[in-house]
Amino acid sequence: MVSQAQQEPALPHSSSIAKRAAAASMDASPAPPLLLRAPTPSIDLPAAKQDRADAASKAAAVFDLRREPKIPAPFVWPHDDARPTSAAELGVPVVDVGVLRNGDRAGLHRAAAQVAAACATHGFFQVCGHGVDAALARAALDGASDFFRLPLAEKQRARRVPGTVSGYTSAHADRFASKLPWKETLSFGFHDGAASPVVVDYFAGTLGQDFEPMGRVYQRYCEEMKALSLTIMELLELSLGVERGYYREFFEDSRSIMRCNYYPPCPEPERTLGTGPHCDPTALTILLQDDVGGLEVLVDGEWRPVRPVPGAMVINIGDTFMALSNGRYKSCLHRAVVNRRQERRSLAFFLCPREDRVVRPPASGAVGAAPRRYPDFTWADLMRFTQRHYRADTRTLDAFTRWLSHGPAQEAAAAPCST
Ligand SMILES: C=C1C[C@]23C[C@@]1(O)CC[C@H]2[C@]1(C)CCC[C@@](C)(C(=O)O)[C@H]1[C@@H]3C(=O)O
Ligand SMILES: O=C(O)CCC(=O)C(=O)O
Ligand SMILES: [Fe+2]
Repeated sequence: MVSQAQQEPALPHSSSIAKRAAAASMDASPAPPLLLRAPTPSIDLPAAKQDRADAASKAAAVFDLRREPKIPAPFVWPHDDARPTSAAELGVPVVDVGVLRNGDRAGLHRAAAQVAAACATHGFFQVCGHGVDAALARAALDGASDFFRLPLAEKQRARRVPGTVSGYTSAHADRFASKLPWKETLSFGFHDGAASPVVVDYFAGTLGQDFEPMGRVYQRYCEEMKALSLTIMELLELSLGVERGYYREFFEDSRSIMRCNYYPPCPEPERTLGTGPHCDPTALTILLQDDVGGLEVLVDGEWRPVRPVPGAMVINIGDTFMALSNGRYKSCLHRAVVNRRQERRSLAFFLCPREDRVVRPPASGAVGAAPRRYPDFTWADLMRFTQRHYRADTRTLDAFTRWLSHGPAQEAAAAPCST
């Protein structure tokens, strides 16, 4: 565990961040302990009619630098969601994906067997031998600390655009009025092959030229994540006996989502959650976590911690890949807990298909032989469902499947005329 000194350094100004990001090898100085300020009656969290942008900026102020012993009511989660952590860590295999490149056939079969066993049960494994530059991974993690330490007004310049995933959010207070997660997030889209680097453009265009170096760090990081995702797709093909290239080609033109999670220390960690219980609606998640720990997976009714392994990245199957495997591989419930003393950072790269691709399992092989578990759908529909109609939780895919039969048509009927 990294011991975080408790001094409260001055908040770095964006230009100093730019210099540090340009150095691309940052030693994050400890973030100040961000504690909640009990909201005054004026912080009235978003109701259906209230202006959400206004509520968001008010609620965002809740993550303040003042010490309070109690967390505000909207951050308190139901007991069942916030059940205590199991003492037994989850035995997640660390798979050496370097074997896909070095011709080690025995190693390749061992890796495929490890992935098959993990994905058919709890859907999580870790990878080493991934080839992601350690200095780049460190710069991406520390860049998150730099961003989230900025004054609120600067972070709000990247405020999330309603109905999209991109942007800065504080506790999702612009979207939800209860069960607020104890986190701040910064999310942005990634796809390659564009005329100019989309992540660099996002940072410079949203936060200003000072943030271009930070954008370059995340541009490079996302490019590495895309390459690793395609390598993992090859391994998933092999482990499922699916024709070579089926999944890799499906994601060649992927349009993914990068999300930086920042979890401040919390005065009552047992009553709230950094990220509530959910299955990722996306296809595959590559999670780089710092060494504080907090990710937990629900297995046999217990919340089992996933220990951070230095240099390794956590991989988990999402709903979209569960459908692509016709249910053979599982998208499983997981959550993130917080603690009293240390901030925690995690970077989640969510691999998503191009919006209009039809999510359909291969018709051949063992996957194709079984009866279809899920209807065809597009990622655009599932994404829209999670952003406009349903808070991703423990039953997202089932709720989505039901919505598919009438939701899009109703939504279209309700949509204002385009003419
Ligand atoms: C499509 C998505 C929705 C969420 C981000 C993501 O890209 C994949 C994970 C989803 C999420 C993290 C699942 C838990 C609930 C959620 C609201 C959150 O806590 O952030 C979800 C994300 C969202 O912004 O809707
Ligand atoms: O921060 C973590 O460990 C998990 C976050 C997560 O599950 C998510 O953002 O989907
Ligand atoms: Fe997740």
